[in-house]
Amino acid sequence: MIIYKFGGVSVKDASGIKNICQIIGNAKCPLTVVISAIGNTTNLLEALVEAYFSGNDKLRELLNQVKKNHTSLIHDLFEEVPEQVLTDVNALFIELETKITKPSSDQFNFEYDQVIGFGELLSTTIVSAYLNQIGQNNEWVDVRTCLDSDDNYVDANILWESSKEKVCTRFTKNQNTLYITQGFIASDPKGNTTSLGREGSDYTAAILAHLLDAEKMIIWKDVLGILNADPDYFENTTKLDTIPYHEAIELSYYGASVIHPKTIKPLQAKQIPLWVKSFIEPNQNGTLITKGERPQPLLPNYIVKKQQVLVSLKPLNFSFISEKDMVFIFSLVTKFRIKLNFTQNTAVSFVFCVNTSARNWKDLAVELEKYYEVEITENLELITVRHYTSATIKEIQFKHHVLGEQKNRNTAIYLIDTNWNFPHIPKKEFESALRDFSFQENLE
Ligand SMILES: Nc1ncnc2c1ncn2[C@@H]1O[C@H](COP(=O)(O)OP(=O)(O)O)[C@@H](O)[C@H]1O
Ligand SMILES: N[C@@H](CC(=O)OP(=O)(O)O)C(=O)O
Repeated sequence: MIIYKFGGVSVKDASGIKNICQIIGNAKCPLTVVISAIGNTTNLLEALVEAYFSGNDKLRELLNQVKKNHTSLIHDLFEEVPEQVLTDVNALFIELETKITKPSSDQFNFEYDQVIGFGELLSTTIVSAYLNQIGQNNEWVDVRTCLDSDDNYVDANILWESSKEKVCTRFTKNQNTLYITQGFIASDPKGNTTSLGREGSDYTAAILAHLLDAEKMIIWKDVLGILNADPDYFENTTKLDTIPYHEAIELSYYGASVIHPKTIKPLQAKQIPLWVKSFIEPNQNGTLITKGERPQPLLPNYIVKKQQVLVSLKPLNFSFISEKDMVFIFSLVTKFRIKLNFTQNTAVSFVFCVNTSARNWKDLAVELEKYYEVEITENLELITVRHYTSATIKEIQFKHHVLGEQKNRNTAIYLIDTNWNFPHIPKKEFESALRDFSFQENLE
């Protein structure tokens, strides 16, 4: 079995869907294809859940937008729209509408998961119908019938044991079978839909690859492979040809958004090779993630996390930051289900950084204010450099206002204040400072 995963960008319009269907058509079966929601559907559904939960009057408008996007896509895609695809897509629209017409419970995360997966259900229904129309027979699988998770809504945990048998029974390794299924969602023991965390379709593909002992997995992206920095923010990036599993785990953990952080471990456990390839240039080699010691080529890798907020805490009673404080702060962070991207402490203060988009960080800050003097700084960024050199560090320090720094042998993390207008450094001065440092010195 081979596993393919296509994300929202690859299926954002009719020509995107035609392109991925061509890639699928050139593949060897048995093949399981995991697909995400079309374009920005998940963001739209997130706004819809917020409106549903808070009783906001935008609800109807958002629902109509979801319907309109998918209906126009169908009309762009099919020359003659098959009755069946309209029936199936309408059934999903009705199910979604019925859900949001009923009063919501007071459990936001539960409500979120009952709505958010409609994006993947819609996209896979459309792609499966199109493949059938062009003569690529396939089986559409509702992944919730075989992928079990606990009920930790919004960030559910896979129940590996119970999923194993169901997945192997559903996705049989019949020579010619092509399966089309959804990423990102699963089902809890009560049969409610759960989701695996934003951008979790890469992870779904890896779970299926693990459970089915896949020969290989390919994630198709809009980039040539994994680069040494996000091309959206850096010029002159270089593609990495091979990356060892442990290195890919580090890169995604620090925020290289090209791959979901949970993706690698299930593959590493069974030594399943993972390729990251371009759906725009499918014949190019891409990046291979496999066993090994070092990435090839070995270069400084930059990872930027934008939109960070720094929360600084000082005990109100003039005491030091003690172990007890740490336990207390981390228990609140866990209770509010917040992920910390950076932490640091001194004798009298503890600071942490979270994504500005984290839903509960303001509530957490209000709670902390009962015990600490709390200072908030917004508009920050975190820049992580794996395999840094003195020159890369010097460059960051020259170009940015650094509020905090953490370094170990291979990784340096910088907390950058983007509120600060850095004075322009003359190019000559900058280049001569860089010349003092060797690019290679830390790479051994
Ligand atoms: N190190 C990196 N190498 C390549 N792409 C990266 C890297 N870091 C971030 N990206 C970004 O990841 C994007 C692809 O991921 P994403 O948009 O999440 O894909 P999908 O929606 O298909 O899962 C690229 O367009 C690129 O901007
Ligand atoms: N559609 C979900 C899951 C996902 O993985 O999407 P993508 O593959 O487009 O990042 C999300 O946007 O979070």
